[in-house]
Formats: sequence, C-alpha cells, structure tokens
Amino acid sequence: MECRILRILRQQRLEDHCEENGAVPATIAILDGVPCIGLTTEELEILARLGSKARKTASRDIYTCCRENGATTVSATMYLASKVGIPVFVTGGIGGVHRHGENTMDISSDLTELGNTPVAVISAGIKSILDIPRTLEYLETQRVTVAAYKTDEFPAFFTQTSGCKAPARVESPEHCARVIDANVRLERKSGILIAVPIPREHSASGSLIESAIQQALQEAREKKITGNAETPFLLARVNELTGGASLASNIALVKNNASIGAKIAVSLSQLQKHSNKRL
Ligand SMILES: O=c1[nH]cc([C@@H]2O[C@H](COP(=O)(O)O)[C@@H](O)[C@H]2O)c(=O)[nH]1
Repeated sequence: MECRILRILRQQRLEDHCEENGAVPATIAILDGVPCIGLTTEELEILARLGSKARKTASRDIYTCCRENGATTVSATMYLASKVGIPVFVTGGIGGVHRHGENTMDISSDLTELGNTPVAVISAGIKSILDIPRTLEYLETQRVTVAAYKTDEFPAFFTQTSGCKAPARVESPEHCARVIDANVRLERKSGILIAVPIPREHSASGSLIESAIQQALQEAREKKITGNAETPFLLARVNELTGGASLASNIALVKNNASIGAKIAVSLSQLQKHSNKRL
C-alpha cells in the first residue's frame, strides 16, 4: 500500500518538476489496451497498483497490448509521443546493446526507434549493465544525434563517467533546443539522445554499483534470463544488492532529467514560435 502511494507521489512529483520549469507534462502508458498521453491521478494509481504486473510494452507490442495495461519502454513512449507531436521526452536511462550482444544479438529496440522517430530523449545515459561502447556505435549506425549535457564524456547512469567520449557536447537548454530545431529544419527523421550526467551529490559509489552489476549479470546467466526479461531482472537485482542505493540514485537523476527536459522543451517552443515549424 505504502509502496503504491509512494510510486504515485513520485510520478506526480516528476510532473511537478516539469510544470515548475514551465512545461506541460504528459505521462504516457497503455490502459486497458488504449494508448494514453497524459494520465489522471486515478490512472497513475492503476499503473502504480499493477507495478511490475503491467506489461512491458515496446513499440512493436503496442498493437498486441489489447485490453491490457502496459508500461511503455522508451521505444513505445517515443513512438506515441511523436504521433501526437510531443518533441521532448524524459526518462531515466535507455536500453542498449546488451553485454555479449555481439553473440546474442540482444539490442534494445530503443536504439532502432531512436533511429526512426524524430523525438529528443533526455536520459542519464546508459547503465553499465549494458555494453556502452557498442551501444554508442549502434546509435551512430542508426544516425542518432547523441550529445552529452555540459560534459565531454558520455555518462553511465549511476555515475557521471563511462570512459567513452560523447559524440557531441551541449551547453544549455537553449543549445539543446537549437539542435532539436535543426533536426526538424533539415527534415531528418531520426531522434536525438541528450545524456545528462547524474548530479554529483547523488552519484552512488561507482565501485559498489559496478560489483552489484557484475553479480547480477552472473546470476542472469546462471538462471538463463534473456530477452526482454533481462533488463527488469538486472535492475531489480542491482537495487537489492545495493540495499536500495541504486533506486535512490535513480529517482534523483530522473527528477534532474525532468527539470532539464522541461527547460529544453520551453526553449524549443520559444525557438519554434519564430521558425513556425514543429517536429
Ligand atoms: O536503465 C534502464 N535501462 C532500461 C530501462 C527500461 O528497459 C527498456 C529497454 O528494455 P530492453 O532492453 O528489453 O529493450 C527501456 O526502454 C526502459 O523502459 C530502464 O528503465 N532503465
């Protein structure tokens, strides 16, 4: 019960962060088979009560999620956002190329959706449960514009650094808005990934989380957990192993992403008032 209420409050607080920064938020999910853009408190409550029982819905699953409730992944959320003209979408972290992906071919459809859908996704980068260098390579193949926010290095979700240089650097919400606007003007059909490092005060100890990730990966291999079950398993296990530290960091970085994403959306809207073009 307490957990359910906490989840609703968290989501509402995320929407508050967007509103406080001048943007209009719309949480996206599938309720009873219907894609919903913007949820009421009651609808948020339905999702919160379901928790992990809500169907994990990637973009390919939207049409087969009949009469079900679906928690949309990055791929499905950006697809639905693009359909209603929402140009900026905030999340925690995106999916990517899984470790050993060169053998398993396990590559998140988030990456191909980013290649095909002109929406800007604001995230804290990619968790090191994934293969970050290969994910960046694959994003390049998909023609996705990737930029890190106020840093030269691509962030690794719980930590500010990944050891990988970001393909580009953006300095401010206005700078991001200009990049997004240029994407529209050049009629590129692919998306943009803006990677915002977790605020330093919330970055959990990198080595603590890295060893939890190693253990979780080992357990996933032993239990033969693969495909779309792998990410939820790894995220839950890393949270258990870090005694909740990873979840606390996760919440902090999503709030930060919501604030920065909202500022980007406002800047973009102001810019586009002049250019009179929309995504
Ligand atoms: O750090 C994270 N990575 C991935 C996810 C979720 O997992 C999805 C990717 O899953 P898969 O690897 O099965 O495509 C993402 O779109 C997102 O919904 C997440 O919440 N946090």
